[in-house]
Amino acid sequence: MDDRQVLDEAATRDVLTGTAFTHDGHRLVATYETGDFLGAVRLLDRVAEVAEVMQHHPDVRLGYGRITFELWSHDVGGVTPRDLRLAERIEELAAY
Ligand SMILES: C[C@H](O)[C@H](O)[C@H]1CNC2=NC(N)=NC(=O)C2=N1
Repeated sequence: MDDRQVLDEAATRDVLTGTAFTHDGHRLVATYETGDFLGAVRLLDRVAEVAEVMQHHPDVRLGYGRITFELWSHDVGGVTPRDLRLAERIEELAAY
């Protein structure tokens, strides 16, 4: 799949079904409840390691007991297969 291809909501539905992520028309967005602040920080720390390896980085909103990830490809200006792959990895990390 072309990594610069913009994926609309229909194109991401199958992969995102059963995950915390939704496609809001512009970005893939997911919020995870972590119970406390440190849990959110630790999830972000694990995601940051993966993002560095992938060279693809989420926008993040961190709060007490919750963290929101927004995924989109800045270079293309939309959701691409790179965002879908990062969403799958974040889902795996959030399960621990
Ligand atoms: C050179 C490097 O691959 C780019 O600057 C990457 C870094 N991380 C990135 N992350 C995201 N989300 N979008 C990008 O376009 C992007 N570009």
